[in-house]
Amino acid sequence: MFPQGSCFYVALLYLYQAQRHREYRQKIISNYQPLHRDIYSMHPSAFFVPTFLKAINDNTEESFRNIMSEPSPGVFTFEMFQPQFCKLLLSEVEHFEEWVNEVRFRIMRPNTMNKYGAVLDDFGLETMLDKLMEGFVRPISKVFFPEVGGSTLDSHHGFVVEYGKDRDVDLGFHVDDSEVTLNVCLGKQFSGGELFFRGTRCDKHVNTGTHSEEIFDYSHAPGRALLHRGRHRHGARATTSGHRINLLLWCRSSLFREMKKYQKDFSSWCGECLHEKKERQQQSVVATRSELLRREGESTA
Ligand SMILES: O=C(O)CCC(=O)C(=O)O
Ligand SMILES: [Fe+2]
Repeated sequence: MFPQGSCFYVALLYLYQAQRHREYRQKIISNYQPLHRDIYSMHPSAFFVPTFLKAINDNTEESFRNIMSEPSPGVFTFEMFQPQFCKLLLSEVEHFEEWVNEVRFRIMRPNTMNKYGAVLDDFGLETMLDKLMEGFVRPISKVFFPEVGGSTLDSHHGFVVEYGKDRDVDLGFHVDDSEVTLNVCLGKQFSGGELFFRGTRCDKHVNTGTHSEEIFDYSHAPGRALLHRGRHRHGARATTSGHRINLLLWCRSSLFREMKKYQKDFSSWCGECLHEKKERQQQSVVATRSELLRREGESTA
């Protein structure tokens, strides 16, 4: 037991893990030969569809709303990537996986929920994905998710998930380790694989029930993006045929994470905090009304 020094040991473990991860990345980067070097740096006009680029250049709520739909509160969908970019990225991921199998390299999967998929940051795409977050996700998140640090997103975890035969089948109900998540379908052809959303929750309320208005299911289409809060509970149904491969960018804000430590009320984004707040307000209205009636009764008695 080391309660006094426990912080020290946690910090040490963290440093050790970070060092091991750096070595792991270095090993990949110095041995893996990319297939499509063009996608390793940001080329907006080659990556994005013109409507998306225009909205980003205009950079107003109206320009974003013009290209987006919000089929359920806090879930935004829009056309984002050009088919050619999806094709190149898919082929780069396949090429990376072939290399991994060839040299029998043990890769780290995106997270504990996936047996397949690859972390894009680990094989050279980190800088490009940082630009994607800073120049394209942050401006939108600043407008639609300011209450969860949307304007101060400063780090990311970028990966692909793969479902279908010989891949993952589905994904359990979870929240992401992110403030804002970008999820873009790269392809290929598939059926099933719908995402199901069940309301946004803070840590305290993450396992509470769902209100009927929070139920939302979504079917992915290649090239199309979804943007939602990381704390918006969701999962993916089984992909029943074909292959579904999606790019995920978990965007984080260190400032938001620090500030969150000192807050208790998250009713600006947690569906359950909001529900509780409204109930408290209702109870206080009822209590005030009955107190007024009681006083009125006393004065007329
Ligand atoms: O399967 C999907 O499209 C969603 C993946 C996901 O939610 C995640 O990796 O966090
Ligand atoms: Fe997720």
